Amino acid sequence: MYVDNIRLINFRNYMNLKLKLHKKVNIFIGKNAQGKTNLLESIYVCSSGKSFRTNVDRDMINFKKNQSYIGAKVIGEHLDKTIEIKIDRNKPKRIKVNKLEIERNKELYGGLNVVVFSPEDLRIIKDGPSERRDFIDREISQIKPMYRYNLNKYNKILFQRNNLLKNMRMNEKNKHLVDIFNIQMAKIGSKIIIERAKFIEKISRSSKRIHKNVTRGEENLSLKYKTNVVDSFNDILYIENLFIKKLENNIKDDILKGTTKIGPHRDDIDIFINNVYSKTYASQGQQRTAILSIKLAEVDIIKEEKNDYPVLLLDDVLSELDKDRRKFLVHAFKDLQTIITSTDIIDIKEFDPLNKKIFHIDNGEIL
Ligand SMILES: Nc1ncnc2c1ncn2[C@@H]1O[C@H](COP(=O)(O)OP(=O)(O)OP(=O)(O)O)[C@@H](O)[C@H]1O
Repeated sequence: MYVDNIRLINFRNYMNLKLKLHKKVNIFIGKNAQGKTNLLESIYVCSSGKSFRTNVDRDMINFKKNQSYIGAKVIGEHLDKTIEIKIDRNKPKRIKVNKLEIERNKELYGGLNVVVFSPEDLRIIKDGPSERRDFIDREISQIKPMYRYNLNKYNKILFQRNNLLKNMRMNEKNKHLVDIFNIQMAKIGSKIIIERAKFIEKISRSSKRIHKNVTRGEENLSLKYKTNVVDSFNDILYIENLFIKKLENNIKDDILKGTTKIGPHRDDIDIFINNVYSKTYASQGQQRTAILSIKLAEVDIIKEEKNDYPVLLLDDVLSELDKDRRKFLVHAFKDLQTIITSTDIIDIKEFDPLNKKIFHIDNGEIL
């Protein structure tokens, strides 16, 4: 699929932008703080209803205005969609697909699939487990909108169970309610575990192959799913039952701490390069390349699941890669729409043979 055109009104530093994009490679060049990331952000918002840099929608409205509009026309193998998002300082966000209002971000998922690769993605390796959970949750939600719905439901139950645990430190009379929460958590939690296990297995297999090519056979990349609920992921009933048992066994400790220890909210992914833990032992360059391989694997997975390529958004990552790796990326671009930002024209030499369009960004205007 590809984004044919974008319209932005009062979105960050874009007051009024109408932009027709190339079907394949689009390169946006501009100095720092001109609006390159803002542009990628606007496309990302059309895919998920949310930003990748803020949880507060209002941040995206131009400082001097009260409303912001993002519109995009998306063309795919079997779709032709107009996505429109209105953000207001004082009212809930409104989203329309082909002029029809939709109620939740969930319904937007799948309309436009994107894969973003930015310098901040290094956090997937460097930071704590929640960063890695957020990453897989975002990606699985694109492929399976139901996953996001289950995840939100699970988090609500977890929140209620934790509140109950805190109250029970003073008063034990609501103990029977914990059993109800245990069953609900296990039912939805086991669905989340199965989807995560499947996704990590796929991304590990695909990124291993890509990483071998990128590093000319020198590095072996692997990802391993870690959950404190189970070790095998084939049988949902088995997972559910073991989950309930572990919640019950841990109840005393949970009441003492006022929080739930067992469950997918504590999951993590181990990322290994040449069988050693990448977070601790890999160089910055190795970590960056591992993330690149994981992101390209995501492109493959979306293509496989959705029968169409996602749009690839690359935010200022070219200067961070060496020449060989940039060449590898160029090769990966030939089949999909890619939107690249860069501060420097030198970065883009490798793109010479490509079918592309180059834009210059200057203070929220495209020249
Ligand atoms: N809500 C907003 N309203 C108006 N301007 C905003 C808003 N949010 C951010 N900006 C402006 O957008 C500019 C930053 O844009 P962006 O992050 O896209 O930069 P960039 O071109 O990617 O820069 P860099 O190369 O440094 O990453 C800054 O000048 C900032 O003040």
